[in-house]
Amino acid sequence: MKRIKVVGAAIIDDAGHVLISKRKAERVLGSLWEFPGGKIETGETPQAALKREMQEEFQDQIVVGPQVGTTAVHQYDFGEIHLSVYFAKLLTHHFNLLEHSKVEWVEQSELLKRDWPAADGEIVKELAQIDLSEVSFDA
Ligand SMILES: Nc1nc2c([nH]c(=O)n2[C@H]2C[C@H](O)[C@@H](COP(=O)(O)OP(=O)(O)OP(=O)(O)O)O2)c(=O)[nH]1
Repeated sequence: MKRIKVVGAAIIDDAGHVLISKRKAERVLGSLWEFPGGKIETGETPQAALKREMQEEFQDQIVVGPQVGTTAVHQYDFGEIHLSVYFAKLLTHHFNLLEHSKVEWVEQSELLKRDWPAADGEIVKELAQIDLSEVSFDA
C-alpha cells in the first residue's frame, strides 16, 4: 500500500489555546478538524515541510518546536498515512484560508470533542494532556 508521510502543526498560543482547522468539505476527509499541514516532499525535513505548508495554506510563518507524542500510522483506502505532529508558534497572523473552511483557537479540553481523521486519535489524546506552558521552542 502507498506510504504517505504527513506532517501537521499543533499551533499553540501563550494562553494555552490550540489552533485547529477544518478541511474544506470537497477534500479527502472533508469537513473533519485537523492539524494544518500536508504531505512531506522527497528530501524535505518534517520541519521544513511544515513551514512550507503553513505558508501555502495560511500564508503564515511559524517556528517549529518538539513533536507531539509519536508518529501515528493509519491505513486509509487511499494509502497508509504516517502522521507526525509538531508544536508550532505563529510569527504572523494572516490566516488566509486556502485549504480550510475555518480555523478555531480552542482549549485543550475541547480537542477531544471534535471529529478528527482516524489517524489523529492518539496524538489528539496526548495533546489534550500535555502541560502547554512546559513546551519549549529553544531546541
Ligand atoms: N494536514 C493533515 N492531514 C491529515 C491529518 N490527519 C490525516 O489523516 N491527514 C491526512 C489527510 C490527507 O490524506 C493527508 C494530508 O495531505 P493533504 O492535506 O495535502 O491532503 P490532500 O490530499 O487533501 O491534498 P493534496 O493531495 O491535494 O495536496 O493526510 C491531519 O491532522 N492534518
